[in-house]
Amino acid sequence: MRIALIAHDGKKADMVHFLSGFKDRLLGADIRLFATGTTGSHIERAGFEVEKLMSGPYGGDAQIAAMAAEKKLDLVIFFRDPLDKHPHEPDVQMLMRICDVHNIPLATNLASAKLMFKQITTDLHNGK
Ligand SMILES: O=C(CO)COP(=O)(O)O
Repeated sequence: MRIALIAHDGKKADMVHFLSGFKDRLLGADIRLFATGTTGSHIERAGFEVEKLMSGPYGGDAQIAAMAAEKKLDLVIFFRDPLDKHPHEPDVQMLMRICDVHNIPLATNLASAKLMFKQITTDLHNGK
């Protein structure tokens, strides 16, 4: 299971808190984590192994989108900050569009991400 993790600055703490809540289930599972650069640094500091791409505004969102288009991702969790402006908004929209085009599950808020992670970690532990 290959999971991409992205969080805007106002949501990075939420991302770390969210992942930490699943730490026990994630560490033993067959899961590879990918993240945009700064998000990935936060995730690493929380004790997870993660493959870091470029920072979002410098092309990281576009790299994640390319992975999604090439079917190299199974899930994207993107905690967007809807109350902030982003210079790379076109890349953000592109990533979400690509996920829809290729039917990649995409969670853009905490509640959705929790539902998906509960299902995925349960499935993995049941050998599905
Ligand atoms: O900008 C982002 C998502 O659009 C995230 O990028 P960083 O993880 O590098 O902050």
